[in-house]
Amino acid sequence: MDGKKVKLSLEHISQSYILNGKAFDAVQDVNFDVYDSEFLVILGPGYCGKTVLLNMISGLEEPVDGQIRLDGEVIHGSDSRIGMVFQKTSLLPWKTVMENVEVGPKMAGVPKEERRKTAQKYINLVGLQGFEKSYPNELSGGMKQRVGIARAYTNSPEILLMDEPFGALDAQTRYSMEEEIQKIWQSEKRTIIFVTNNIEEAVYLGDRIVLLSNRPAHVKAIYDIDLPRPRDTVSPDFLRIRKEISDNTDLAL
Ligand SMILES: Nc1ncnc2c1ncn2[C@@H]1O[C@H](COP(=O)(O)OP(=O)(O)OP(=O)(O)O)[C@@H](O)[C@H]1O
Repeated sequence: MDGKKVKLSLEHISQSYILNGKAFDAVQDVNFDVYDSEFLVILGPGYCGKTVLLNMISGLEEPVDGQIRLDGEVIHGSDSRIGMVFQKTSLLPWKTVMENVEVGPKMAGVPKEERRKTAQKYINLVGLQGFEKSYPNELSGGMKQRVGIARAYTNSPEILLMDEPFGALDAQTRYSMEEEIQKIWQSEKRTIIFVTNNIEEAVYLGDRIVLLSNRPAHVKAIYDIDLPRPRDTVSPDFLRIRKEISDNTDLAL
C-alpha cells in the first residue's frame, strides 16, 4: 500500500466499561490506518469487541483512551463524513423504499427533487429499481440490506462502516450480496470498513484484513490480500490465505 493516502487512523484506542463494580476491557490499544478508497475488513471472533470498535469510529461511543484521526484531524463524536450500514437493517417500517433511502438528505433539508435524484441513483445501483414504492415488510432480507446500503450511500459519506451487514442472511443470498457490494465499491469508490467474523467473506472482500484477538480486542495481524477480483474462493492462493488466517484466529469464547 506504499504511496496510498491515509484516510483514517486509530491511535491507541481502548474501551472499557464498569460491570458489577469492576472494570471490563472490551478494546485494548488498537492501532491501524485505513487508506483512502480501500476495502478494509475487520475480522475477529464473536464478542471480541468489533462492534464496540466500529461504534467508536462512528462516534456513537467515545474511547476511554486514544484518538481517531480523519484526514489527519482528530475527530470527536459523529461526523457526516462517516456513514454506517447496520447488522440488522434499521429501516422505518412505515416508510417506502424511496422514503427510507432519502431520509438523510431530507433531514438535512435537501430539496425534494435533488434528494430524490440522488436516492434513485443509489436505488438503481443496488438493483432495487421498481421497488421504490414498496414497504420494508414486502422485501426479503437481502433486499432490506440493499435498502440500508443505498440509504448509507445517499448521505454521501467518505467512509462507510458496515457491521456484519450480511450476517443474518442465508448462505446463497450472502454470496450474492458479497459479489454485489464489491461491484458497488468498484463503481462508487469510497473507503469501506467492513466487520465480519467470517474468514471466507473477509478474504473474498478485503484489500487488507485487520485480524483481532479475543476480547479485549487488539490487533493480532494485518494481512494484505493481493488476489485479483472477483476472487475465486476455491483457488489454491485463496485457500492458502484463508488457512493462514484461520490458523492465527482465536476461537470464539
Ligand atoms: N455498553 C456496554 N456496556 C457493557 N458491555 C458492553 C457494552 N457494549 C459492548 N459490551 C461488551 O463488550 C464485548 C464486545 O462486544 P461487541 O458487540 O463489540 O462484540 P462483537 O465482536 O461485535 O461480537 P459479534 O461478532 O457477536 O457481533 C461483549 O462482551 C459485550 O457484551
